[in-house]
Amino acid sequence: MIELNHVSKMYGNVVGVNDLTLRLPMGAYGLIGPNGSGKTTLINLLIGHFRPTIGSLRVLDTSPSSDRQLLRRIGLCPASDVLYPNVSALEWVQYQIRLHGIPRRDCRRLAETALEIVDMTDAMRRPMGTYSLGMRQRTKIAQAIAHQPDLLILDEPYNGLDPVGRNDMTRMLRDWTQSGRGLIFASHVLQEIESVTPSFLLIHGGRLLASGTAAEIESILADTPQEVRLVGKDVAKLIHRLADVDWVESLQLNHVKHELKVSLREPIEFYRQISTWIRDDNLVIEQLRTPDGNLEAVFESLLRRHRGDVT
Ligand SMILES: Nc1ncnc2c1ncn2[C@@H]1O[C@H](COP(=O)(O)OP(=O)(O)OP(=O)(O)O)[C@@H](O)[C@H]1O
Repeated sequence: MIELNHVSKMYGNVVGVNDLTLRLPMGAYGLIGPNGSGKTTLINLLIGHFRPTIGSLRVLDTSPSSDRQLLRRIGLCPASDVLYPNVSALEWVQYQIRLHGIPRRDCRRLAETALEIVDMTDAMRRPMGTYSLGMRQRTKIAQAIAHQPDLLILDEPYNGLDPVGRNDMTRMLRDWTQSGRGLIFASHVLQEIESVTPSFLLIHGGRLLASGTAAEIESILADTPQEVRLVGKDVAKLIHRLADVDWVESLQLNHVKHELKVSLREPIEFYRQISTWIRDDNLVIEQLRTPDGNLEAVFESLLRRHRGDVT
């Protein structure tokens, strides 16, 4: 679906994206990163709005900057709000489809179908000035899918939505991905991505920090330092085992809570050994708490590693 080879985009002296190399098969991907990390720049490169300063890319097997036909195969939903208060959703979506060069006679039918998919049929003839933010977001999605693209690219689709609007958006994006077409959506919020797809690209400072599923990233992290907590009446009996190995950085025992905190240099070694020790020494350990396994924790850890807080 997308192939980037050492792509960089500079704005004068400012780096927008920095040496990105990626190969993404058809599927759904969340693009996550803090403000200014390069998400919008990457999207603009994918749709051919920008040319890379260095490097090359292909989207849907063609070059975005030289093949203008590509835009017909991409549906783009930008982060900015739609501000045409006197125009109805039906008129606006039809107009957008026309811009893709679709014959006028087909536009109305395509617009109505798209607005129905986003649940806007009842309101589609009203001026957009009367819409809630959620309705305007859904209208934006309708204009992005109306010409039936192969790849949908959304910049911050959840922005400003209330919980009901968020639920609807998740449902719509899941339906889209289940149809087998491509999806890339940028977000600051990990839960939004996790609710739609397990695959994500994490960018920071214009660089690709990590890509894959949360599980794959976690397995990378299994080799980076972390702290685990063991709880149970026999935790103190593990100390002599842990004090003897060089992959443990520090141990902290809380007698009252029967809790042992272990800082690990190589967590993978710990996970290999711990169950054997517990079994061989016949210990009672009730809990083993690892760092929170969700994407938020992965993101935090990767950022710390990227900043050099963790070596
Ligand atoms: N037109 C521009 N001129 C100069 N610098 C720019 C321009 N557009 C983006 N940048 C810079 O490029 C970097 C990446 O910006 P970009 O907008 O791609 O990030 P982003 O991840 O989309 O951020 P946000 O989440 O805030 O939208 C930032 O340092 C930004 O200041």
